[in-house]
Amino acid sequence: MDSLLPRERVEVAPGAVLVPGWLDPDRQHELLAACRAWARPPAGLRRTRLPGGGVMSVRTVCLGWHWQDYRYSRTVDGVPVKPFPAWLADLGRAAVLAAYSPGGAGAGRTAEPGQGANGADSGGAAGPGSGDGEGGAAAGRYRPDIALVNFYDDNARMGLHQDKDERSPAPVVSLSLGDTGLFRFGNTESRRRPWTDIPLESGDLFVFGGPSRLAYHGVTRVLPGTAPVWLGLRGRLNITLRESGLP
Ligand SMILES: O=C(O)CCC(=O)C(=O)O
Ligand SMILES: [Fe+2]
Repeated sequence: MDSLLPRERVEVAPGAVLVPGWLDPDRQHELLAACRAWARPPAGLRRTRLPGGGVMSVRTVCLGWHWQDYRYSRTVDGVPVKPFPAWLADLGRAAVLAAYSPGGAGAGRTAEPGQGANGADSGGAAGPGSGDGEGGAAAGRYRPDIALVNFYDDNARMGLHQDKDERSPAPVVSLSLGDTGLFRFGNTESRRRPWTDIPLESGDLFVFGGPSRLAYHGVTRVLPGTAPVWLGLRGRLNITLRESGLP
């Protein structure tokens, strides 16, 4: 959505960074087309069943590993999970670079050659106040192998939760398309305050890693009809990229 006010990169908590409008319109169209293909069966878009017996209002398709019952598997209902494409990992690296090394690569440009070669450094996630060099190194090392593609209709929402079923401490990259989602980013201790409410608009990038990697977060509601008209999407799509750390 176009705004009269400039929307700027902001670190909402240590290691949690919003980069508004990171995906240009061409990239948004490409991602939307990819999501539409991924949504098709087999192993397509579905409502995730929760162990308590409920189903999520959000519909999801997973790439690389399927998430269900708080664990990851390679099949869904006996069918292989769709592969995680190399270009999406490149986009994930560029995203981490943009979040942690402002002035770095824009969307669609992959990390510069040699970006990953900085790295005999320790730890899997960039931390707060990490300098550009460190952020760049974290980006170069980032090897996402899971994508959860979530589709929200007008009434869908997602309760506060932690993304904690991955074994890798690497950041989560979140890309939003279509209608604005009201994203609630909390703390690592509990579902209670403090939290920050962040409208995630079409094209926005949000990365959470380092000390914010296990922060509770969710989507309190979607604002129907706020998607850019040129995108041709009704509803909201969110793609999160994660590193499984699984063999
Ligand atoms: O839709 C969003 O912005 C968040 C999605 C999310 O938290 C998840 O898939 O774990
Ligand atoms: Fe999440």
